[in-house]
Amino acid sequence: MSLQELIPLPHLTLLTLLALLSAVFILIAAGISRSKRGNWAHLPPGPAAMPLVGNLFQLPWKDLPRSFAAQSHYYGPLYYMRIINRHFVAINSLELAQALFDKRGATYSHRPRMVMAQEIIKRDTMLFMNYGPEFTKSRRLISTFLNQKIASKYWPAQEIESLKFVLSVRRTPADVLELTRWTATSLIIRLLYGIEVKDKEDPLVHLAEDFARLTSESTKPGKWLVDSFPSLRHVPAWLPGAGFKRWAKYAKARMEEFSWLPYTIVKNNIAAGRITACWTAEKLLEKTEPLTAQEEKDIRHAATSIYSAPYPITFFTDAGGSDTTPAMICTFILLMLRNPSVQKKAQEEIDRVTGGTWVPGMQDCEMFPYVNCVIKELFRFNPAVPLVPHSLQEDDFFEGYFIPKGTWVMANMWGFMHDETRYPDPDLFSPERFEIGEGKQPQDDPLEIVFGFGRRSCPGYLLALSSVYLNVIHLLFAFDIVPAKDAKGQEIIPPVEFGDAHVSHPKPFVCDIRERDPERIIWLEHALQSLQ
Ligand code: HEM
Repeated sequence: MSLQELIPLPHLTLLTLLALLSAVFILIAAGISRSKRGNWAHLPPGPAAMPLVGNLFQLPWKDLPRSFAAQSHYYGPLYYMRIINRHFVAINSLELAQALFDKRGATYSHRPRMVMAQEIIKRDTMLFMNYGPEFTKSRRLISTFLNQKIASKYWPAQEIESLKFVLSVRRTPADVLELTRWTATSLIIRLLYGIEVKDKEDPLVHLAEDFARLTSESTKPGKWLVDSFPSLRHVPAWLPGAGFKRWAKYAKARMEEFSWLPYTIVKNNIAAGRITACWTAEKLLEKTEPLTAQEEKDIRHAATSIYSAPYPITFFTDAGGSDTTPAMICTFILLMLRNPSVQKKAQEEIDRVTGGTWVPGMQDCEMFPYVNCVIKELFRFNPAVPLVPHSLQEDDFFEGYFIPKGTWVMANMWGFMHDETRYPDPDLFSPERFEIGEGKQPQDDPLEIVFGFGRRSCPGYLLALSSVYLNVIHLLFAFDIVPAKDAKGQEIIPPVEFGDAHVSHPKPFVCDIRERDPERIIWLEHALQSLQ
């Protein structure tokens, strides 16, 4: 077996091979002296590492969260691995994740270093930023868009997008999974830039998809040698073997386009006197005096951070175009298909309240306790972000364990949600576990956990929750989600299988989405007209 086969490094050329060999000597020397030295003897437990490559061949590249949870029975709740010269710690206990990420937030609120993405392409949106003054400034600006006080201001736009989504599903039910992404992008573009996206072929939707793909490529572990050997970033782009530099140039330009295009549309609209209500226009017009170049940059940058946030980083696989809210809706469709009794119970609740003659919106949310339990169970069963990576910029000691600076410290969110001491029978999809009533003790609310930790917790959680709620209630109001049939008329029941990307999507599956009653579609159309 060749080195290229052993280590997944597609750009292994003469230049990179030389860099690799010189690094080998340095690493072996450093490794030998380290392993004998103080702190390094106190790393958290983990499998024995091989010289140089560390645990590269023991890392289960598939289904990491489940595998980390299983390994924790053997190694304990903190589990250490080294891949070449990068350190990883998996946290498999919610209490420990809170102790590190919440209580020691000043230390553990950085993001892991990704040289290709952060330093060469200069992907500097909030999700990638280290904790510090720039991050705090950016987060403060973003909170003027995403905060509890103004969350309800977005409800009408969210209702419009959700109704448009459901009516599009009715026209092309086979496209339902793809339409979930279009509706999420469309909502965020409307709120940030006041632009109405007509359909999934809109150039802004394509740009968002491209952005997601390029982000995914640039953060793929093992793909870029420069991530393991950062000094390679100084190699000039014209050198043979420096193809990564040329790719980075292309990716950077395309990502800049993603940031500039919608922003420029808003600016041109303002200049032409066509002001549409949206966050970017509001910010640009907030002051009476002209904005400085830096202030304009901050606004554009914050908008890009939000616009791109639901398409975050793909840490562990090659799956591109991941996104959070659509991941939850696709999971919901899969689970309804597989759990007809839950679907029926939720529909009966909706029908009892509405009589099938009016379309529920955000204001009516509390009238549907069972639907709310379904949503909680959806987030528990398959949290959209199953591994949450933080990092630290100085060495730390925690409960006697040494955690070196730069370690990828990963909270196993999936593991917390499938911890049977917290959620008995965790692989069973059972919204009833959250029901409140006489003699019932609801289990811990997953919505207080799945959006992350402390200073880095998801600022978009309210927007995300209301979008999920609206899509779910509108789908259940309008349709029965049932198994598709094969050529022999047999029902196709898709397995519960998820991809390995940073955002966990179900693997593609087929289903049949049937209109419940033509009159309900008329109610949906009326509701949309009255909102527009
Ligand atoms: C189902 C939907 C969503 C889920 C489950 C989710 C979950 C998460 C998680 C787990 C994190 C990382 C937290 C941490 O590091 O501790 C995060 C970060 C983030 N999310 Fe979300 N998210 C969702 C939707 C959204 C939406 C709709 C937006 C914006 C419109 C958004 C904006 C952000 C931003 C800006 C960050 C980066 C925060 C930082 O690095 O400090 N998210 N999200």
